[in-house]
Amino acid sequence: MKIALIGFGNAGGKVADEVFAYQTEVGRSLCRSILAVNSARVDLARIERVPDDDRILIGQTDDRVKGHGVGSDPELGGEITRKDLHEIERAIDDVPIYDVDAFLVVAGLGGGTGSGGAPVLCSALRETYREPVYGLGILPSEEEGGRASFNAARSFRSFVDATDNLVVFDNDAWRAHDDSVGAGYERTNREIAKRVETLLSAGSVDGPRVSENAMDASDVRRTLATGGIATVAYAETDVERSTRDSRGLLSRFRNGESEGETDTAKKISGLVRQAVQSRLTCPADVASAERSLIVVTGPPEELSRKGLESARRWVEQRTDSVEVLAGDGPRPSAETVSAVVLLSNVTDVPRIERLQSQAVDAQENVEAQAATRQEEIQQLITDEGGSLDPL
Ligand SMILES: Nc1nc2c(ncn2[C@@H]2O[C@H](COP(=O)(O)OP(=O)(O)OP(=O)(O)O)[C@@H](O)[C@H]2O)c(=O)[nH]1
Repeated sequence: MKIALIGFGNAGGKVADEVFAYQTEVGRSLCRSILAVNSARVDLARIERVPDDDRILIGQTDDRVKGHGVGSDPELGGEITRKDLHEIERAIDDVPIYDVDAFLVVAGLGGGTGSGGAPVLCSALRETYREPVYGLGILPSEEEGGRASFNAARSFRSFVDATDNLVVFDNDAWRAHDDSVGAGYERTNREIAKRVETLLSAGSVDGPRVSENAMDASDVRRTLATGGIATVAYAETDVERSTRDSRGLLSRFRNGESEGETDTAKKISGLVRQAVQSRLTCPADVASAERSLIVVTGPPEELSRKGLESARRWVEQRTDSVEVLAGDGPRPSAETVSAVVLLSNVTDVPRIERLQSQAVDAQENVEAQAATRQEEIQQLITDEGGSLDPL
């Protein structure tokens, strides 16, 4: 599946950059174009791989912004995006849409530029293009405090409404206690990139062999056509080349099926189970997913139709989904076998409820503070007996 990738705001730009870097490493080009949109000049300059012409600075002419960001104000982020939409659209005009199956707009929801701007852009894209528009929304860690949660909870609603599906990544679930903020983001951005790239490899042909279990972009689109939000499961394992080579030579046939084939099938179905049972991009009850899609990539000899089918049946039971699609994407030169499971329209997501209640608390605090602030200022600037007159 080929996409037009747009990173909005600082987190969006960094994650888009990492997805681009990862696809270059694995030798694919599934992101047909990449754009970074931001209101802060320094953040745009820090991005490494997006070509200069594809970095768009919005809000430059606005006195409150002037290239310095919107200071975590999503209203302002939305406003300058609306005002400068024509500039973003002009850059998108250069995207080879005929060669793109969908748009993917990435943004961190705790700040102002991405949380306010990404939903505005997504609505505009949906009005103009027939291709589906997906979002990748990053939830702030609870440690970032009430303001970030408040922004995220509000943006989350608009982002879901403005997209065909919002894939959610929860920074809180991925925070490691010993990480510095920067190192933590580098690590999590890499994890996001692996998942996005493996998912996109559904329907892409890498090398001369077309898989007998090939999927195409319409399978991903169908899975995401539910609307709502999606979460992604992932696991990978190294290819043990020496084991594989010796297995190729020594495989004994039992009941017409080689031992090697049975091992490979077990390995694939085990890897898919491991993925679903490990950390999701956003923790959710997998049983609440409406549709699911499994993609396994790796060297062709490590892939197995039987393994995939058994994984598919297992996911079907586990999720209670009416539809579970499964396919693989052979990558002859890969050194790992990777399994990604997309769980679409999950509805039992306690993290979102927590985010919303933290946001409501934050809103109440702000209102309570605003109500007493004027009085407190008066108390501060007036002496206790009120005997001093101002100049
Ligand atoms: N996973 C991940 N999350 C990030 C990263 N950088 C920031 N975030 C998250 O994204 C949220 C929004 O931050 P930014 O992207 O810097 O904000 P912005 O959209 O540029 O908006 P302003 O800075 O207010 O103009 C933060 O609250 C963090 O939760 C990153 O590199 N990776």
